[in-house]
Amino acid sequence: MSLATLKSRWKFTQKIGQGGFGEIYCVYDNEKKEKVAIKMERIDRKKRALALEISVLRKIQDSPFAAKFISCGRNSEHNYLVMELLGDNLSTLKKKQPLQRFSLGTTIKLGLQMISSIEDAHEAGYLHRDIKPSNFALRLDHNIKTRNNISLESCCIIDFGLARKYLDSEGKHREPREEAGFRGTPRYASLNSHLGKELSRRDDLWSLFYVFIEFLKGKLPWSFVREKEKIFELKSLHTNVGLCKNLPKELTVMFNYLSSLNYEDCPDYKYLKSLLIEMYRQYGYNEKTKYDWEIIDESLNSLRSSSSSKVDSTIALTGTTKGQNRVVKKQIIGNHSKDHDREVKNLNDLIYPNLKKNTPRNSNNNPNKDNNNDYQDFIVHFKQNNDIETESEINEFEKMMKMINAEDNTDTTSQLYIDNHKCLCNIL
Ligand SMILES: Nc1ncnc2c1ncn2[C@@H]1O[C@H](COP(=O)(O)OP(=O)(O)OP(=O)(O)O)[C@@H](O)[C@H]1O
Repeated sequence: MSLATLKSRWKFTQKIGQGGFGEIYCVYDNEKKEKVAIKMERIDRKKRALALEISVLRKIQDSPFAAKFISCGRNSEHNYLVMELLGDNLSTLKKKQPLQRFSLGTTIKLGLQMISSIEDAHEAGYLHRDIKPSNFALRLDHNIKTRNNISLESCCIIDFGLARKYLDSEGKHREPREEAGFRGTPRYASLNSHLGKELSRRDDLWSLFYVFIEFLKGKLPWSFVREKEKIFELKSLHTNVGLCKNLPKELTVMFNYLSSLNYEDCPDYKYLKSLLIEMYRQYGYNEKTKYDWEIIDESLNSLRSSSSSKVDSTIALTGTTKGQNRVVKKQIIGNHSKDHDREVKNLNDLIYPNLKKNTPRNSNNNPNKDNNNDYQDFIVHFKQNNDIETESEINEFEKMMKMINAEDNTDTTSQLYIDNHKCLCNIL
């Protein structure tokens, strides 16, 4: 099919996403006179997922967390879904942050919406089964409303290609299959999924819990591991103590609550949100708290207007892609000015005001010392060296993970971070 226009209504402008199930394009809608998104799936694909995705998306149109459904259809080569055009997904956004993580305030603001969006999908009778940062995207147009005239929220849940109905025709919970097989994305999948068990509502929330930890810490302890089996090993070893170390206690409570849920249990979404709200309150955030990227945009605008000589550091702070990150690193090293240091520090203070300061760890420090800055150190160092992406660098990490496993350093996330940090230093 020519990707020029579809049904003489949608004019293709650019490709904006590529997933395992299809390609997403930004198109101009001649009828609505605005840009929209089209997800295309080749009809000769063995595994078709778009029909299911369309069906779920239509069922959750009353949710303020769903992308607006516009149209769907089929031509000689593709099935397609036309929907509201959204902005960056949360994985992309996270990578754009100076420390490649979100502040507690932003994590909570997003978290509340993410829990509600999952709740809405569950209420419609579906499990998402692939909860991960790239399956949430920010809304660009804040003026649209649902059919019930409810204002739409800023964070949308997307990609129902792996969804599954968990209720039968009588509205009763379906019985688990003996062997359901792995579903989802290894980094965020629940232990049940690794074990091939039938997933239920609790498993979407387990994935969301891992997302929260990743948002706050920047990485999960298994972020550098690719093999599903090794990820499973590491995930099984990390108890609440290890994963939630140095994070607000509500996350440990959340871990314990999720652990207590049985297969058919309806999660208490309200309770989960109340834990986030409690953190919000305790750490001094309020409705006026801005998202990290809003703070960055404001700061960058004022930097831009204050001096054109600071453009280099502006690029350094926004570092969007891996390629650009290399450039950024060069700029930081090659152009290491006091001004730049001050700008980075000011920006970090603005975005992460309630977390401990990033004091770089002295290499002579005793790694066993219980230091609240352990994970911060790792993130800072990872950030400074964030072009770890070659085969050999990743292999180094995997070797290190093996070593840690062999030593039975089970439950100590911060130890992992220290060792990650040491490993990083060795690599560089
Ligand atoms: N409506 C939309 N507007 C803007 N971007 C979108 C939209 N839908 C999806 N995208 C972008 O395209 C990416 C891939 O989309 P999606 O997850 O639906 O595809 P997929 O083939 O199911 O992907 P995966 O294999 O990663 O699960 C998303 O992460 C998002 O960045």
